[in-house]
Amino acid sequence: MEKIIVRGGNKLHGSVKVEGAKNAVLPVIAASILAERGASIIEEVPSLTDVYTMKEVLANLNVGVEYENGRFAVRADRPLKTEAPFEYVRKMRASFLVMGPLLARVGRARIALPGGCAIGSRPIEQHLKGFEAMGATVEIGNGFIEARIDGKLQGTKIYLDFPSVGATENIMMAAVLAEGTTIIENVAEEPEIVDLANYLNAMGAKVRGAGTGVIRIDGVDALQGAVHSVIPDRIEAGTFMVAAAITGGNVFVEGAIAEHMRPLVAKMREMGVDIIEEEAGLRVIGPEQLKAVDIKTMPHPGFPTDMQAQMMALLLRAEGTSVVTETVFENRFMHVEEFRRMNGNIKIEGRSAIVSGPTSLQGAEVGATDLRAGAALVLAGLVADGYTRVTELKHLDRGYVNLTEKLKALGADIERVEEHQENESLEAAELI
Ligand SMILES: CC(=O)N[C@H]1[C@@H](OP(=O)(O)OP(=O)(O)OC[C@H]2O[C@@H](n3ccc(=O)[nH]c3=O)[C@H](O)[C@@H]2O)O[C@H](CO)[C@@H](O)[C@@H]1O
Ligand SMILES: C=C(OP(=O)(O)O)C(=O)O
Repeated sequence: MEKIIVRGGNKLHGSVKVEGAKNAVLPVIAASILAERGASIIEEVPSLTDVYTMKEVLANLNVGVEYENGRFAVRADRPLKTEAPFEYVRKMRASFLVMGPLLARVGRARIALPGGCAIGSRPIEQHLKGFEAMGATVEIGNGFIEARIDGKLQGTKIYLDFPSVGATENIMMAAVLAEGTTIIENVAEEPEIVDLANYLNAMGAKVRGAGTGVIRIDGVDALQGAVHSVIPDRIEAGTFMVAAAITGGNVFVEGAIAEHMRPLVAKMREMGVDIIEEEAGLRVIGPEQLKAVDIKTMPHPGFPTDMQAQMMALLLRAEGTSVVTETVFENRFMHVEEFRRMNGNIKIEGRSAIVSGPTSLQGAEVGATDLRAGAALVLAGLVADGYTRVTELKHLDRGYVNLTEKLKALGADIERVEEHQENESLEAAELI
């Protein structure tokens, strides 16, 4: 088993480059199934385990996929298979995003039920409601969801009960080949939705309104492969911004797009962090003393739930009491228990966590209960007294490329080691 070992105390300095966005690339890869001729070339693809899982999902559907040097080539012109088994969906819920494209292309999809995960139950009834409104029949049984349509999906009006990112994407991908016009209301407005719409339009689709609350899609007969470069990862960028701020460092986050990160930038500025918007990215300079602020996660353009845990690490170091309210996921406070192991003073009241700071964080052995919790614990470790050991790194590898190496290049005292190497490295540091 691998661990990240970090010794707190170093201020971070220098420049770090942001990867392509995980949450943009996964739907874009799924959408490439829609092209009945021509290859799609997707660029800026981050080397994440989620990307490799998506590659396997497509290969299993008889789609030709090659991935080399950040470039993903997809050909979906062979007869497609229609089943995505549990072994993929279990590893990554975004596998379910192939349902919309398969329904649109071949009128059938059988995908294992995603089930819950550490951050909540995560149902998918809004996706299914959209497919049914377009004429598909949906059956659930034996751990699978099967959707079918005889002939083409029919354009219609769909109102989402909640602006679900995945449902917006899945329904959009189904609607691009539907007969007539589909209007989806109360949709997610995240930058990743806009990126997907741009890719679909490059393939020949007619999608308008992405980035607003209503998306209108005029169905077309067929799509072809296209070249697309994925947007930078605003959550990875945000994680490095917190790393700079928490250590009182000065870091240039190359590729960060301020427009995608308004709520985070605003909240960090309220905390006293200096953020300078430059053409190629954001420079983040941490203050001597951080100020407490309240955070409430919301769909975009609200504060992103995927930055909640990392922000909590920063709030632990702020002067005063902060209230963090999680409204998107029902159970996204698993990191609180781990922060407490590091001496964090946090109380949970319903959907809110009350953080009292500033805390003198102490190094401890902690588990990355989910992807962003893992990142948050590493961030806390950067300023904790002594050594923090973060385990269960498989979650972290779903969403961060070379996190340890990138932090080390910025001056952090951090290593990723196999369990058996740990004693050797501690011996080398003359700790035992
Ligand atoms: C691969 C990807 O892009 N993942 C992101 C995506 O996840 P994902 O697309 O799964 O998130 P959603 O926006 O769909 O989910 C948000 C909330 O809506 C609920 N819900 C969703 C669909 C549905 O049919 N019924 C329902 O109740 C979910 O349980 C959750 O509580 O958006 C989340 C919210 O910004 C991010 O945290 C994830 O990083
Ligand atoms: C929750 C996340 O991702 P996923 O939806 O892929 O689990 C995340 O990126 O923080």
